Amino acid sequence: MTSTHPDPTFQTLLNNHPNLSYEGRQGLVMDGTSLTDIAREHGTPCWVISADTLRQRAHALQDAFRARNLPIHCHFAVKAQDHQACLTVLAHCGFGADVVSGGELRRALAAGIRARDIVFSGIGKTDDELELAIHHQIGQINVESVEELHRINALAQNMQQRARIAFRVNPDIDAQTHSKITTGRAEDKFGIAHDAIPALYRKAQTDMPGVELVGLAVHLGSQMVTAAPFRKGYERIAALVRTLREDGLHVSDIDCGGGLGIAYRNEQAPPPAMLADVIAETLGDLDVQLHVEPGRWLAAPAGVLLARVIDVKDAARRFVIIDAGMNDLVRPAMYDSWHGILPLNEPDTTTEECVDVVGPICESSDIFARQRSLPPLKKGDLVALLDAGAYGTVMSSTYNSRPLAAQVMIEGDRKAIIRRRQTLEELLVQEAVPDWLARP
Ligand SMILES: Cc1ncc(COP(=O)(O)O)c(C=O)c1O
Ligand SMILES: N[C@@H](CCCC[NH3+])C(=O)O
Repeated sequence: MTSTHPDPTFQTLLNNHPNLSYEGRQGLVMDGTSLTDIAREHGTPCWVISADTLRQRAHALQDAFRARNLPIHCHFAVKAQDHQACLTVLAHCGFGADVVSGGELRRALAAGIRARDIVFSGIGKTDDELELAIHHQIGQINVESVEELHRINALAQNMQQRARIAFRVNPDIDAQTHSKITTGRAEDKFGIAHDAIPALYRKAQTDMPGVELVGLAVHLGSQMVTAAPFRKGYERIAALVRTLREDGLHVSDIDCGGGLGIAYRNEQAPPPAMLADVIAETLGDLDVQLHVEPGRWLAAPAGVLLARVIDVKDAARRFVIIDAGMNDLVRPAMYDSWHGILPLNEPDTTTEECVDVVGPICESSDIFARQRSLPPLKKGDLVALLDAGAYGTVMSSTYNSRPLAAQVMIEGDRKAIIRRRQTLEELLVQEAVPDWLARP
């Protein structure tokens, strides 16, 4: 995200990432594994994700709520990182899933997450996707509009089922994050306007036999690093719950969404304890089952993207051209987001130079860092782009006919290739060229 935060020093970057350290000749090590060894074995670009970091963060999040005696169901936002290996790790930590498509729903089930621990969010759910969710009797479908409510009611009745649903509330609150990842303002496409909820709630609970309405859901945006919008959003939900109950309506579940941010740069990102405090203070006395849907906070710091310097080009600026591109990690091009970059060989930090780190894609926006002070890099050097475990692989594409990069999972002294590097042949084999095209 474009940010006014100054660049962290090399040491601050390392302090913010306790899973990374330089270990002599092994170079940069992530949770005990040399990243240089991985780059040598599997080539670059290459994603690495640490099961240990994922687990630690999953437990830290759960502990924050436990410490406040606040029972809560945690559903991992699969959109942040959808690899089956990561879903398996989180399922074994007791996480359910928050999904936004039929594909994510099937992934979550395939990873062994119980249907009742799955929440289905998503602004445009097709009939097929809704039928899949109803068929599996998932925990909750978060309804985005009155139109969708009618569709779910009709589909469930046809299937002689009752779908468990909650209304996603649009509270008209600015999450104070990047505009492209803000979801809770009135002009955003998500949710049902908060003032329309009471009448619709009564109708659904009294007149719609295809649905079992359990409560409300809210999600304000992503990469939120201040408490205030969370507090405002949850206060609005608490007020709605009181209104609904005064009206004799039944509310048993509140889904607080995701959004907790991390320190990519020098942001003062609050720990999960902040979120737990705000939820406890605003919703804690409502006697409801609480849910959260974190994605980025769990997965981003668990992953890096490894790349090799192709060339250093001296022009109006010094361009360090690496072999990862915006087709791999699109966040900097899409949101001007800032990712830390560390050389895999421990550098001498007394000399730094100001460079642009760019990818090989034919787009001027294919830039990972603008005018960044980095230790001198030369052709062949290896680097790690940090905090790439969320919204990294899931957003990659094959733009410029670049096959998808490999992905390696590490844990203790074990490492496993969890996604082979795609080959060009695999891309081509999916394409059909009708015979009748081959003519002058
Ligand atoms: C409905 C919903 N839940 C959860 C999330 C996960 O958000 P984050 O990765 O910021 O925790 C998102 C993404 O913004 C979302 O749209
Ligand atoms: N893709 C975004 C997050 C989107 C969250 C989904 N609502 C990012 O990389 O920051």
